[in-house]
Amino acid sequence: MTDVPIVVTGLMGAGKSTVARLLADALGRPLRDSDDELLERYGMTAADIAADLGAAELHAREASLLLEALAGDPSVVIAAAASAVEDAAARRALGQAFVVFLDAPPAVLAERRLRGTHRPRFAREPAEALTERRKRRLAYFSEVADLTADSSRQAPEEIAARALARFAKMKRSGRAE
Ligand SMILES: Nc1ncnc2c1ncn2[C@@H]1O[C@H](COP(=O)(O)OP(=O)(O)OP(=O)(O)O)[C@@H](O)[C@H]1O
Ligand SMILES: O=C(O)C1=C[C@@H](O)[C@@H](O)[C@H](O)C1
Ligand SMILES: [Mg+2]
Repeated sequence: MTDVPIVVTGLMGAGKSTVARLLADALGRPLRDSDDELLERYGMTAADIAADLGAAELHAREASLLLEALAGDPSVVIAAAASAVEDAAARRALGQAFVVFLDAPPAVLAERRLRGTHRPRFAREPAEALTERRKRRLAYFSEVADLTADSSRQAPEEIAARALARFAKMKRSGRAE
């Protein structure tokens, strides 16, 4: 039987790359991180693409990368772009994956996004922009999620352990492998 891809999703700074790396290492799977793939393919960070070509183009590229990753080798762990759940085709394709949704209060995410340079700038105050995105996307994240974890309350290692246990249970019950 075929493997099931694991996808980690959530807003900017939720901990997707961190948890996806732990899952990939634990399962011996390759990691496909949207930000790395953008850089590899276009030679630009998400921040550069948003600044030079606009947010709509960035989001279209991010949704395409997720669809491509889901259509490829299923034995992967994918750190998806935060925006990808807004794409209906991407949400449909996520139905075939085991999806971990990392949630956290916008104020915590706003603080975390000060680290790193790949994240696009917000026109508005970050906590406000993240609150608006969370409100707009929460139903989508919930629709695709097989597991939801609050990354302001649990360490990445705890979240990864929960995800691995749930994934193994799902496999035993026959949905995966
Ligand atoms: N569960 C957690 N608890 C506390 N801090 C965390 C947790 N997960 C990640 N972090 C920290 O938050 C920051 C953002 O994590 P990470 O880069 O993994 O998020 P991301 O969702 O991939 O962000 P982006 O959307 O920008 O790609 C990092 O400094 C990371 O160490
Ligand atoms: O709207 C957002 O939350 C995001 C926008 C893009 O810039 C991306 O880099 C990422 O999907 C986060
Ligand atoms: Mg990341």
